[in-house]
Amino acid sequence: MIIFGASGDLTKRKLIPALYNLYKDNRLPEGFAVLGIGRTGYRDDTYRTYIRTEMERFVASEEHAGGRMTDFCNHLYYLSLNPAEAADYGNLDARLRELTGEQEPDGMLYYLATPPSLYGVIPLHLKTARLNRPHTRIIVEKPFGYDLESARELNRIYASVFEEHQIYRIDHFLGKETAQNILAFRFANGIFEPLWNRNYIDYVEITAVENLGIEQRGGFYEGTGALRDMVQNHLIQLVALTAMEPPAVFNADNFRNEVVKVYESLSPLTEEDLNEHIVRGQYTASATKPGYREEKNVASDSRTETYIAMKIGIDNWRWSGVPFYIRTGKQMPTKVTEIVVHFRETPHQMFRCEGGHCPRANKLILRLQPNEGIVLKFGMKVPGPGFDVKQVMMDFSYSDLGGLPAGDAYARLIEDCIQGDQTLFTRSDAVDASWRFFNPVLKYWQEHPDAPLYGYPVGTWGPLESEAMMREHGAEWTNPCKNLTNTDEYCEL
Ligand SMILES: NC(=O)C1=CN([C@@H]2O[C@H](COP(=O)(O)OP(=O)(O)OC[C@H]3O[C@@H](n4cnc5c(N)ncnc54)[C@H](OP(=O)(O)O)[C@@H]3O)[C@@H](O)[C@H]2O)C=CC1
Ligand SMILES: O=C1O[C@H](COP(=O)(O)O)[C@@H](O)[C@H](O)[C@H]1O
Repeated sequence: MIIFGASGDLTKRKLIPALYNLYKDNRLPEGFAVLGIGRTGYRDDTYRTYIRTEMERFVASEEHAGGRMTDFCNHLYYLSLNPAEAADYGNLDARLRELTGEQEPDGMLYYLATPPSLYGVIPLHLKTARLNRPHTRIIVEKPFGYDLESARELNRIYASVFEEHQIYRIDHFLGKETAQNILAFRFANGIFEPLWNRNYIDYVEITAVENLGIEQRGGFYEGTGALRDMVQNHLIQLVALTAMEPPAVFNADNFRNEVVKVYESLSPLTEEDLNEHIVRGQYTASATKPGYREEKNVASDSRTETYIAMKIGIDNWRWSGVPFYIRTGKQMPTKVTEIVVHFRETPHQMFRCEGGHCPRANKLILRLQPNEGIVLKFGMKVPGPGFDVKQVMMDFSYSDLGGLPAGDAYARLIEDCIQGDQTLFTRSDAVDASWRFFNPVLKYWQEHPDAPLYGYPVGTWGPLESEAMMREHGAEWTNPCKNLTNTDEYCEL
């Protein structure tokens, strides 16, 4: 495995811990080698020291004590080169031959964890150096493209260097156990699917918010924003998992065909949608924390959105008329990713409700993180005289199954790639369809520099305008409590 960007943040925080988890579970091929690439002048030994030191922050301390970390690090190598320079790839070729002992090494897995500006350059240089061998695979990080045009250009470049079956466009949300479980929940149970349509579902909310800011990634985030960083990829994948039809046979082609069908059914955004059904925001300072514009490497007059809420529709038999409200934001009160399915109200309410508050609709909450689980809210009679009804919860928590397996989304996805399973990776037509849908938003913002960008103080749930957008449908956001340590404490502010 050759990691471009091996001195970077993603490599140390996600890729190496994922590889280590696979290694200690004996899930990596015997004799595997990881070759880090970067301009930073490490050698094999200094890179191993760097990784060992970094791992102390990301891997539990007992792992180090157990000694397997040292064994693992002995599989790491490093080659200092500039991935933007075609001339440097001769050194890569030589190093690969040395490490594999083969004249024409094949079966490599390239991982592109560099800034996105290099995603088009590296494959072309690999091709020139004839390192795009028939059994190589390439994982490329998100964002895949900056807009529709650049995504198409990238797709063209990749198709000129590799076959589609060699290309793995990663979206780590799909590697999350809980995201995959949406499919099991829907398609391995007989009782939910008959209700899973416009006849019974009123609206759907998808939330992926964080209580952190942009951390040290100001330079990257300034040119990106929440739409490109989270919505065009992660959130729309969650829409697809929630809305897709069941594939007849579960395999990579069938699954990805269904994803594309959802994207192609998204109602094209009208002028009215662009004006009224998209709310973008930017966090502003609180008493203790800086606002976005005060962050390092961010312009003091930046108009980059750190929050976005949108109403989207799906024009097909199952979902026509059911709004999907999606939102993501930095510096929110808590970190939570969840899907809330609101079922239609009972046609008539004959009972009194405890406290006068009468929720007549069932609500299903698929919590992807944290405290992963599923909650169904429904009305029950309050014990005692009369017929008062209150909402209670039936819940499943992954902790009841002994918790989630060690390792995270990246371990799952890297292992899938090693095994040649593309199911959880984004296909070229899905990238295209998703960008076709979102491109008008970018264009609209570009053409309307004064389109509203609402401030929201750090630690709040985003601009109030996003509440107003939902009120049109008689809907409201489900804002979970800050303390998400126990499903029993599930509550709404
Ligand atoms: N960090 C994260 O949490 C996530 C990141 N991603 C994606 O993964 C990719 C990598 O992210 P991250 O690790 O944060 O990125 P970094 O900014 O940390 O960059 C990774 C490495 O790329 C090299 N690099 C930077 N600029 C250049 C350049 N101009 N020319 C050549 N090499 C350069 C640097 O290594 P050197 O100086 O040694 O060459 C750097 O260490 C990004 O595309 C990001 O969108 C996706 C999901 C999450
Ligand atoms: O891809 C990204 O995702 C993270 C959020 O991922 P999670 O698995 O921690 O929920 C986000 O912070 C980052 O900005 C984005 O690039």
